Amino acid sequence: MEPYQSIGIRRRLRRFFRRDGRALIFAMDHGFEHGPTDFEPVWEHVNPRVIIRKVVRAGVDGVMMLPGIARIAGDAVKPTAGLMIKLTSKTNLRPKEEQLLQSQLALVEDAIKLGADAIAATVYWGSPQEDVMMRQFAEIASYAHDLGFPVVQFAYPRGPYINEKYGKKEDYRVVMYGARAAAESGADMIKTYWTGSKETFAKVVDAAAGVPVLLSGGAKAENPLDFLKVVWEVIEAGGAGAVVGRNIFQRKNPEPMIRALIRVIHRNEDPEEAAKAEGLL
Ligand SMILES: O=C(COP(=O)(O)O)[C@@H](O)[C@H](O)[C@H](O)COP(=O)(O)O
Repeated sequence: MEPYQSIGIRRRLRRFFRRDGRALIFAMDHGFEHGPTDFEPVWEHVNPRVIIRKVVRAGVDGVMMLPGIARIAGDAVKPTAGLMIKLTSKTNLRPKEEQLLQSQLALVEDAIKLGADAIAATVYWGSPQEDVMMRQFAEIASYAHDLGFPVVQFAYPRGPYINEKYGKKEDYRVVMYGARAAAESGADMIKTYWTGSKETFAKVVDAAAGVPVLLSGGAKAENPLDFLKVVWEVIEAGGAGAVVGRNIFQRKNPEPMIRALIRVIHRNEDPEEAAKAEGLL
């Protein structure tokens, strides 16, 4: 008979992934990680209840947030969407070279009390502080798994050594390495950078050895079609969807973008057709 924990992990993962094994997850940790200036393009979205209501109504599969936002607005995430609570973070206020560490803000128990369906943590692979984040992730994963909760790793290669050796953190060789390290450290879902092409992202997906890999959205694209094309390539490469923040909340009306993303991710629609159908072009 299957252990209780693995049944719990599988059931909770299904709150994010549809039958096609893909998901569109809304990201809402920017007020802390980047600062509230990220909301200036559409200031009303600095209120998590306002934007979360909109994205859930438009049909996202999940919402990711830090514990404090879950206290303020977690109840706006209706049961149609999974709630992912991220336990680690850093501010943008420290000097750049000291931003290579994420600290733990709350405990696995706190996320569970707040109603989390999945628990997330970041590891900056290649950072001089890699060891701290690896241990942090291992402790979170071990305890969460014990209680039947899936664990998501934001697997971001980052740091001076990465820059020196590979030129940029989006080089597919390091993104692939980070995804592999995430899979080998026990992640049930991986969020990582776009590598610039379908072919290289497919290698990242292969390296994750069956653990679903989702795109980390990135800065808002001026032309929505450009972003939809990236997401389409992620899906073509075998990616399991996207975790998107700015390309959604920096739009006054985020709903058409969400619906277009759902078309691309879940219906395999051509990005141009999807954008036209939602009035984005
Ligand atoms: O991972 C994050 C920060 O990454 P970063 O340090 O900006 O590379 C998050 O704040 C976001 O959840 C993630 O970037 C997804 O949001 P968008 O990039 O789509 O805005």
